[in-house]
Amino acid sequence: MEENTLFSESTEEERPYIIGELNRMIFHKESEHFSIASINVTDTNEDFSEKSLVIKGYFPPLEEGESYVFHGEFQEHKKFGRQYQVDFYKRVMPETKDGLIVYLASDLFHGIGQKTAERIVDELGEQAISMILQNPDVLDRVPKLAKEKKKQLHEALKEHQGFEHVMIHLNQYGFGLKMSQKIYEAFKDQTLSIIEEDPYQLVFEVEGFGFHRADEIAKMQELPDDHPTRVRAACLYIMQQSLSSGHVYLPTELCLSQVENLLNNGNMNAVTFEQLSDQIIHLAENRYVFIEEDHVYLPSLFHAENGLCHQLERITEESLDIEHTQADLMKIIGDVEEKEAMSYGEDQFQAIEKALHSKAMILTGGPGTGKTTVIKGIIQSYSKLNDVSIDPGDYGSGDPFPFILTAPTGRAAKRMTESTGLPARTIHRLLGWDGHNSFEKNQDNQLEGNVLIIDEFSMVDIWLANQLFRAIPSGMQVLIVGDEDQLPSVGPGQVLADLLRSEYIPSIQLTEVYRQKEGSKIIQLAHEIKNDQCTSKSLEKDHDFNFIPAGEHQIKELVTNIVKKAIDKGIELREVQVLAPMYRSETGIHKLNEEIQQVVNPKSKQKRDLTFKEVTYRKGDKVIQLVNQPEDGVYNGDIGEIAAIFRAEENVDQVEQVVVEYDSKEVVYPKKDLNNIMHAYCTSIHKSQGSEFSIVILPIVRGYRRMLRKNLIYTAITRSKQSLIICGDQQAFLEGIQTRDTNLRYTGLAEKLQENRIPAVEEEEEEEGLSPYDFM
Ligand SMILES: Nc1ncnc2c1ncn2[C@@H]1O[C@H](COP(=O)(O)OP(=O)(O)OP(=O)(O)O)[C@@H](O)[C@H]1O
Repeated sequence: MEENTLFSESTEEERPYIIGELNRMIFHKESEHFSIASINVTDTNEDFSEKSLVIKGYFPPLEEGESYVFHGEFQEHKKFGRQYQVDFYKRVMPETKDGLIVYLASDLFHGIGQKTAERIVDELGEQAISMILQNPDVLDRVPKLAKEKKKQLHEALKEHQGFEHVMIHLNQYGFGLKMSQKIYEAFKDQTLSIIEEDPYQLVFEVEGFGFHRADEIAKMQELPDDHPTRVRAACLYIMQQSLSSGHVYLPTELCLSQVENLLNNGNMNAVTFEQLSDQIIHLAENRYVFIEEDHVYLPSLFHAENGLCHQLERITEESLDIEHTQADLMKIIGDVEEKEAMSYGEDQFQAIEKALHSKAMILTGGPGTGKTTVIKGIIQSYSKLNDVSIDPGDYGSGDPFPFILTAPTGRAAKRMTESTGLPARTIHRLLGWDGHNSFEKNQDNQLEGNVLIIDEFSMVDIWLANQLFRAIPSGMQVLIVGDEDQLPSVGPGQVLADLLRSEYIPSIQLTEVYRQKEGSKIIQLAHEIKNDQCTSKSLEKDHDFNFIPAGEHQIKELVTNIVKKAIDKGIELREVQVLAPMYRSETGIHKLNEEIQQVVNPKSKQKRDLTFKEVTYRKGDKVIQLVNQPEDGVYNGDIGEIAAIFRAEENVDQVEQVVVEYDSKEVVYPKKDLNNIMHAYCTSIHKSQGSEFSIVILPIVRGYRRMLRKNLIYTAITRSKQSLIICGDQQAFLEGIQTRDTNLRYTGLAEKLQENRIPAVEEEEEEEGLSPYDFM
């Protein structure tokens, strides 16, 4: 929430101020309304005697010749000296009638001369400007003022004064400049009347404005608890909240009862059930939600779910031209086996055969069951059957490579490239995501190629699945690969599980474990967990596995020692990964990161560091990217290392910076963007999805109990390639793997596909669904 800065404790007069006129604008960023300007100081009560000053903050470009009063605080900039960080400003208005007449007769207001200005001030007095801004009809009282001139004057005043006038009021509600800008952008000159009459509209129109904040303002205005927009805003809020639990819709009854609880908090009869139903219908009529049978959807999810059904139908409807005989196929697979010096297992053979004969197929299986082996087999067999080259070098720029390999994360795409020797990209990059809500590849500009292979599909949410499938041309063959026992996607939906359950497209499940034959205890343990066969005997030490019993108080030290030992043995820091299920606790991710950093990358005179929000980042630190940042080519979950830290005076942008080196690129983070990364000595199990590490260290303690689930632990242990060290409480581990994920997700995909209830999708609706990350 925006901080309150003004009027709370001191009056405007008592506050330190700087009054000045624009000297020159140094910088203005339109999208953020952020400005830096040099001003000539005409008056101040601050201890400042120089004539000019650089000011910065969230204000629009200042106008020449106008005088402004600024409140804020001085900051010392190493190179540029003292600067003023503005947190409130307003134009200095003429205080006398004469001054006001000069102002209104100035060039700022076309068509208003000296005489007219005098008449306005005579009639309306010293408060003329705020009176006109609040209600332009007051100008009717001014004699001999043409209708057109009234309109022009009001427009010009709004333009010059509008934001400042509104901002002063918004500040009284505790909004800082930045939030005020956002609110003003949304409502312009209607802002104040909306805030006063119906603050709940802000929940609908201003990004980041929550229901509870609107409720606080409404209380100040003494709006009734059953105000219709309040009910609607609460409903939207509940729907948006449901996204964090992965739901695609909420059953109407559940939605209504949650809204009722929210609205009637402490006042049991504030809103009746009838009022609730009326408002939800109103929301549906205005397309803020969609109601389908007894399910309530947010628009983007409604369109994504229906869109995906529609795309699947379109893709599977097209028949495949198969020109080869069964004998051709047998021979070709046999040739591939010979080349690879191996023989496919029965289910693997069947998977290759079925994939080659299907428009779309799902391949599932736990670790080491040969999913990658089958993918390679499919690519090679397809290439031989259709006489197409697997060498990307054989294809020119206008000649698309027939195989498109993709995965939801950068690490998973990289692994795909390593295991197949073919180029693979993240789904976002494949679709040309612009970082906001548009994809270069879509139904009008589809992907080019013959076969699309998507790995780690369990991580794909309903939004992304819809975007991806829109871009698949009807003639393309699609292979979906994933492990259904992994955690579901972070975003809403459970697309892989729903597709499997619906049986809408064929699937093959690989069950035989091949890597186990090479003696991997990790893989054996994964399958025992998967098949509910894991006992305390399964946790006995082996060459690649160890369960070290430890009490909760010993965990930090134990985990840190193991990491240190691994690094001392020469294992790269990025190949040693501690995974934990929760952030905040004595043994949570934050505390573990702090502890490990102190040992692995301690404070040193030779290493620069920088503290941001109580976390110290140091050169050499392992960090993880927390959001998608396509403009810099880094995505949520990418892991890198701090390569350099720059002081403000050392770079042209004049801000402190952290440079992080990712696999093949460097990304520069100005200090204010450090929210986008965090330390990654220990990361969450959710964030590790799609990645693998040589050594995984997994603390399991009683304190994690409410998080411990079979699919979470399974996901964690299947991240390790060479060694898995679990430390903590065996009993908590065994109980965890017996606990099912009870977080049921409300999704309609499986039923719609199963019952062949594929809704017709209008073009316009598809467009509306285009904002996949609206609520993320
Ligand atoms: N039919 C087979 N005969 C012999 N070895 C096999 C066979 N299938 C797979 N393997 C071997 O088993 C190991 C695991 O196979 P693969 O990497 O394809 O499995 P995966 O399901 O992709 O595993 P993960 O999900 O862990 O990456 C590999 O070393 C592979 O060479």
